[in-house]
Amino acid sequence: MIKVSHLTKKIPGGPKILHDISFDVQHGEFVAVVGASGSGKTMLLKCLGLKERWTSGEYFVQGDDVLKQGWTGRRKIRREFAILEEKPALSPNKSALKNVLIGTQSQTPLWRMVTGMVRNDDYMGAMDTIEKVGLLEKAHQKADKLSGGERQRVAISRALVHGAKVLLADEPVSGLDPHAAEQILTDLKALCRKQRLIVVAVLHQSEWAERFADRILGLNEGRLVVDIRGRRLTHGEKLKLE
Ligand SMILES: Nc1ncnc2c1ncn2[C@@H]1O[C@H](COP(=O)(O)OP(=O)(O)OP(=O)(O)O)[C@@H](O)[C@H]1O
Repeated sequence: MIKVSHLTKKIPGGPKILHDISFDVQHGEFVAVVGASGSGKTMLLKCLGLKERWTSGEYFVQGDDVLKQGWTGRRKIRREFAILEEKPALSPNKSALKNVLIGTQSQTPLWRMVTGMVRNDDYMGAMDTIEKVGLLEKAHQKADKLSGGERQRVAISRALVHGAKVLLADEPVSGLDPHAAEQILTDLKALCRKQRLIVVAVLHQSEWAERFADRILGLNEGRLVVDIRGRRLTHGEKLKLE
């Protein structure tokens, strides 16, 4: 479980970007973060992934007070959280499978990234995960020949193979055609259900959030103005997000 209490983020010598945000997320939940451009969605994700320093607030992950724990807390987040970007960085000349196995820089020791050496167990684990996201047929295709949706699925497999329990996804479906977007969101939702994963996804289109999320967090100028179970937003809730 993740518990965020009174998160405030101020840029030193600059503006306050997040104001006193509190919420919690249970395992198995798909949480959508929505709001207008500049409302603080990406900053919230970065603070959850400890990519940005918290100005104040408390942050508990499975009961651990990760901000107070310093280095140990950061290591926990690095191990158990993965960030999915809008356009995942993959090695273009390596296959989908190899990209999954090798992982990102933060997931894999340097020697392994350079040599590309993998164990048989790792190989089978990666194939199982690739199958779960429906990419088995493309496992040996080079990353630069994959579509946007397939690249996103490689990134999801890569996060899972390397032990992620929480996926922080920044607009994982923007730029994809509606069919590919729907498939990615369906996959993410299924992973929440079956593997008790937590997904926190910034979604530009609130219709996706309404269809797929178990929970919708809405931001406006850095403030949490909507926190509801997943359902259609009311007219009043939509106005709060403008
Ligand atoms: N390092 C920074 N220094 C100063 N201002 C920043 C910094 N990072 C973000 N901001 C500002 O904080 C606000 C929130 O930014 P953020 O990227 O989180 O918005 P967003 O909701 O993700 O927007 P979009 O939907 O356009 O991606 C914006 O006004 C942005 O300009």
